[in-house]
Amino acid sequence: MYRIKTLNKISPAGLSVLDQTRYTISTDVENEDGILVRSADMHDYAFPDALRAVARAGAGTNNIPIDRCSEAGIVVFNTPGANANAVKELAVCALLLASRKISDGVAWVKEQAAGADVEQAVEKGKSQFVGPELSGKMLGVIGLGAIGVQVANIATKLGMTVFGYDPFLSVDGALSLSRLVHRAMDLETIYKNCDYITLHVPQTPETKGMFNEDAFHMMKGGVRILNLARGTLVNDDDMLAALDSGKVACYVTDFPNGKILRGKNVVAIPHLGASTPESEENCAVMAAQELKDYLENGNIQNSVNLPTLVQPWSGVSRLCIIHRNAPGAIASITGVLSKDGVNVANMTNKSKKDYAYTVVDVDSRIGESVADTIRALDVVLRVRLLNH
Ligand SMILES: NC(=O)c1ccc[n+]([C@@H]2O[C@H](COP(=O)([O-])OP(=O)(O)OC[C@H]3O[C@@H](n4cnc5c(N)ncnc54)[C@H](O)[C@@H]3O)[C@@H](O)[C@H]2O)c1
Ligand SMILES: O=C(O)[C@H](O)COP(=O)(O)O
Repeated sequence: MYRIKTLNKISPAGLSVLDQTRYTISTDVENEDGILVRSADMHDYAFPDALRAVARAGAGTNNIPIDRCSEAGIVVFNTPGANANAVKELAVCALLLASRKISDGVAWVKEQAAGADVEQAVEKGKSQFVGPELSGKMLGVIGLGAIGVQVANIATKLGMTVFGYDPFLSVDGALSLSRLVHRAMDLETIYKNCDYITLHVPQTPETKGMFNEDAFHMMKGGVRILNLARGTLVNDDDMLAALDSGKVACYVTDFPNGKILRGKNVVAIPHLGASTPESEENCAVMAAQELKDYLENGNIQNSVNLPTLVQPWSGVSRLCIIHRNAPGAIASITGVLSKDGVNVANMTNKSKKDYAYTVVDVDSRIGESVADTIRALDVVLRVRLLNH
């Protein structure tokens, strides 16, 4: 039986991917083999010995201690693109919220409900909620991944002139991007020209606090900013000053905190980007499939810390070895096998930055003693032995 711990509510459609005869799934299972998580903060999480994989049902993995997982030989998965449509739709809503004073207007109408003549009050008071149209304005999209591409493309259909910036644009991203979207080669082009700017980058050491005083200084007066990516991308003190001075006309954020809520013209959404039944299901199913394929077959797809490696079974036993990406690592592993007289039927090795993964199918059924000898190698972080 595999033990799976859920640290957030995971869509039942995802959980049903894991056969109940082989998987125990609960919030309090101990010494778990795998974890299914959404945004729960895992930075102080003590890894049990059995833990082999963490699957994030969603895109952002900044809630997971990736380096610590890598060193412990724990594979971290996410579900790229599975919630992109939901975020794109919220981004369209956020563009309108940033422009048309809808949330202030709605709150004001509710206040009129106690009054005698609501119709009259509405017609008299509506002029305070005038806001510009999107058509004909310039939108800057920072980060052209699964979400940014969709936001950029749909904004062209709203009549906006769209500039996209992504120095690491993937081939898939480029192929999905509308030809109407202009490619900005630097952030300055976005900052200087755009009336609306929307963030769709992950939280990394490079992007943390990227919207700061220097960035606001370069932006157009009255710019409207959308942040459906992560709160930490914005320096809150600098944003509050920019809102106060009118440099930023409106800040729509899916990541409110006590400080930013005090700012004027802040529209705060309670992290609803991926909160649709469709994307919750997509993410959960994809995360559960990734976890299952890794636990049962050792295959890795959509991992943020280890390479993609899918190998069809061709032997009797399979060794799944997570190791450092270091010279001589493969030779030392195959050296153990040849010394023990084990014949390799198929073998694949892939690497990602400092880490590598080797899957070895062997013709004969081998025991844990061979795995233990490989475990003892300096370069090796984790070894699993699977039998077909
Ligand atoms: N509000 C929500 O509920 C919600 C939902 C999904 C994702 N997100 C956030 O949105 C982020 C993006 O999601 P995605 O699915 O599009 O991810 P993605 O990995 O498909 O795209 C991210 C893109 O950002 C680019 N990028 C990285 N660093 C950059 C930089 N310094 N400047 C410009 N571009 C840079 C990458 O090249 C990539 O194309 C996630 O990491 C997550 O933080 C939020
Ligand atoms: O990165 C993500 O996928 C989003 O922020 C969604 O987070 P959630 O799964 O907690 O809604």
